[in-house]
Amino acid sequence: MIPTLEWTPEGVNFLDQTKLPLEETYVLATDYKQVATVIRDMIVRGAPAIGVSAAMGVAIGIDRSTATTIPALNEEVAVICETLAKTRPTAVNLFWGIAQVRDLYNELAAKNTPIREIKAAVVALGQRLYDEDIAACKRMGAHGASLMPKEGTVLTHCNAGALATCGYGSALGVIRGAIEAGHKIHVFADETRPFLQGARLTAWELMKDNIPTTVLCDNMSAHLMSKGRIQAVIVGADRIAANGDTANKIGTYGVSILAKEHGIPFYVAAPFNTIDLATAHGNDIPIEQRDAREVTHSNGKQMTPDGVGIENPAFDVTPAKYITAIITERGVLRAPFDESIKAMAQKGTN
Ligand SMILES: CSC[C@H]1O[C@H](OP(=O)(O)O)[C@H](O)[C@@H]1O
Repeated sequence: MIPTLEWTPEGVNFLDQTKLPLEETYVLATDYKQVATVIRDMIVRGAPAIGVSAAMGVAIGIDRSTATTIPALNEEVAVICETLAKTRPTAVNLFWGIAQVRDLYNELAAKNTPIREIKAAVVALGQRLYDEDIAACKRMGAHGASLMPKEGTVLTHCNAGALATCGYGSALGVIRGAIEAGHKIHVFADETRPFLQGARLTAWELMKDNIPTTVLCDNMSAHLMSKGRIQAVIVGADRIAANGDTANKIGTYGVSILAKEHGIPFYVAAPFNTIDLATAHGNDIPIEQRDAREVTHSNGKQMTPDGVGIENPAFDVTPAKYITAIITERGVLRAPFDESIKAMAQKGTN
C-alpha cells in the first residue's frame, strides 16, 4: 500500500507529495510544528489525509510535551490545536481530526488521568483514526463500485486517491472497488492546475496499480464528453455542506456543469466526516487562497510576466443540483441531500 503517512516512534513520516512523481522521498515530522508545516506546504494533502495528519499532530504535540501538570499541559494543548487549525481552512476533516484528539485529551485531563496514560491514549487514537480511514475508503469502494460503468472511461479531477487518504482512496477507492468487482475501467485524470495533483499524483498511484490511465489537460473534458468518451465522473471532497453543496479542488464545479450538460453521472466520494452539518450551504464554505507563485511558476520556472494579476483559489463549490450521488462509507446519498444527509447522520454508524 502507498505509505502516504505513518506514525513511527521517531515521529510522523510523510511521503513528500511535492516531489512526486519523479522522486519518492519522505519527510519525518518530529513535533507538531513540523506536522503543521507539512500540511501547509502540501507535502501531505487531501482532506482525509490532512485530517488524520492533524490528529497525529495533536497527538505528537501531547506525547512530546515536558509539562508535568495538567494545567500546564492544558495551555500547551490549546497552542498545539490553534497552530494546526491555522494551516488550511477548507477541508473540514482537518478540524475534525484536531477535535477528535483534543476532546479525548480534555476528557482524560478532566479526570486527572496520569499524563503518561494521556499520552499513550492520544497516540493510540491517532493510529486508530489512520486505520479507520483506510477501512472507510474500502467501504466507500464497495458501496460505489456498482455505480461505475461495467466497461468504460471515468473522469476524475485532482487526486482523491491513496495519496489523499491514509490508503486506498475515496474517489479512486471507488474506482479500485469497481475494478476489484470486475469492471473494466480506464481513468481520465485531469492534470488539475496549478498543483497538478492529477498529472503528478493520480497518474503515479494508478500506474503503480496497473490501472489504465490517461492524463488530460484541464480544458479537454468538454470535447471528450461531447464525443461520448466519458461515461462517469467521480471526485473527492474537502467539505460537504448540510444541503449537499460540495467544496472540492478548483475546477470541479466546471466539470460538474459539463457532466450535467452531457447527461453524464457526477459522483462525489468522501468519508462521512467530510460532511459539515454546521455549514448549511456551499456559500458558507471558506475557500483557501494559495500563493500566486503556484500559478506563475512551474518547476521553478516563471511562466507569466512580472506584475500580472493572479487568482489562486484552491477550491470551488459544486451545487448539490449537479451531483448525482455522494458515496460514503455508510452508504450512498441521493437528492434531496439535506434530507438524506440528516437521515444518515441520525442513523449513525451502526
Ligand atoms: C480525498 S479528498 C481529496 C481532496 O483534497 C484535494 O485538495 P488538496 O490537494 O488541495 O488537499 C482535492 O480537493 C481532493 O479532491
